[in-house]
Amino acid sequence: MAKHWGDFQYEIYLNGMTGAVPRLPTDLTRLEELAEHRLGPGPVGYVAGCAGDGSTARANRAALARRRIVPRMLRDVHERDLTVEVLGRVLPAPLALAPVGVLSIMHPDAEPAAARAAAAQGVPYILSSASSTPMEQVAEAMGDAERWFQLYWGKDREVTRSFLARARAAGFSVLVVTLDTPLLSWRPRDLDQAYLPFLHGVGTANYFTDPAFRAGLAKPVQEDPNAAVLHFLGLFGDAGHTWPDLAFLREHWDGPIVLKGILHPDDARLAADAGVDGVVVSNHGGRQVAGSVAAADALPRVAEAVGDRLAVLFDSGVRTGDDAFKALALGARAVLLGRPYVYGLGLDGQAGVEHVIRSLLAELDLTLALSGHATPLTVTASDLLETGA
Ligand SMILES: Cc1cc2nc3c(=O)[nH]c(=O)nc-3n(C[C@H](O)[C@H](O)[C@H](O)COP(=O)(O)O)c2cc1C
Ligand SMILES: CCCCC(=O)C(=O)O
Repeated sequence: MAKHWGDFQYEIYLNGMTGAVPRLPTDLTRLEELAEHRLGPGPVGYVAGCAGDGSTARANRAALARRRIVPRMLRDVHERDLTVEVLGRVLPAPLALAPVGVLSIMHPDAEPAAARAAAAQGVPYILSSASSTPMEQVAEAMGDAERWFQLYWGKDREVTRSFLARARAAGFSVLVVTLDTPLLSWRPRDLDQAYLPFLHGVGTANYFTDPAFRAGLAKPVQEDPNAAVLHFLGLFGDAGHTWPDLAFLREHWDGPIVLKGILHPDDARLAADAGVDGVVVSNHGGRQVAGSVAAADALPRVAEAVGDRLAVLFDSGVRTGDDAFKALALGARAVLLGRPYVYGLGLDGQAGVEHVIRSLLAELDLTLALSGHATPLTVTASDLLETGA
């Protein structure tokens, strides 16, 4: 019998009989406000922050809210199974943790804690290139649990080659190449506080431990850390890459490749033509292009263009189980969870991340059941009604 994620509610109620209540809210939309109160303004500002006036992040939420679930009755949903197959892997639920860098600004346990939480729940963890802990240490914290590596595809080919070899050796099985961040966008909240984690050396761990990166420095990192940070800022992204350059990554990575940050159906077709295995429909949580299309509005067009050729994943704005349901209905095979788990980490470390994963999947399981679905695989566009609200 498959696991019923929704049973988490009974665990909470039963714990409550002995006076134990969850340490974090079970309505995950409340986490940001709580984090704003409890965590430092610079770090929370960085996580909550957006490009420009924040209109893209608001549009992400509005595009999900505008679509309403139309539940179906009298279908047998007694036994449910949230398992899905993604990129040749069987996942216990259509969820992975999105790559988020610099997690030590949220909690000293940083990426290893988030990775352990994902591993404990069986959810894939996607480690950012810009993590505050070297990839080998994160891998060690995870045992043999499913882990994917997110690449910031920078200017130095040797560093890229070295990252791919290190990630492979450390057991990362899928390569997620982020295309929407060759440059950092205009982010007023960070600018107004003059706060950027990298300037404090946070997020550079994979680089500072990398032989190819170190070879490009005039002096060792310890002797001139500021120069090392500037070198990192100069090479983490490359705004000169074009589609044919993907061949280099294909040549140096023999597992599945997923392109993150796809919004236009023509780009999705180019991705399929380039021979990659999947895309993440994402606008980086509204952090890159202010005024950009909401990710949920872009999703159906991308799914229609390449859904039969590529694994279509989705992020940007997922906060609750019903958001995940809607993304599945719009054509995603699985969703990536971003800010909510980062706030969970900031507020309660590994336990906070596990609380967020379990709450979201419990809500998804119950939403599926109450809408007439025993599996995510039967959810389609006809389960949604687009409203003006
Ligand atoms: C603080 C922060 C750091 C991030 N760092 C990365 C990163 O290193 N690599 C990456 O591909 N995406 C990064 N992202 C984007 C996430 O992977 C994901 O696309 C985004 O959080 C989804 O939006 P949401 O959190 O609003 O749902 C970051 C997001 C946040 C909030
Ligand atoms: C070096 C890139 C910045 C990390 C990132 O992706 C973000 O803050 O959104």
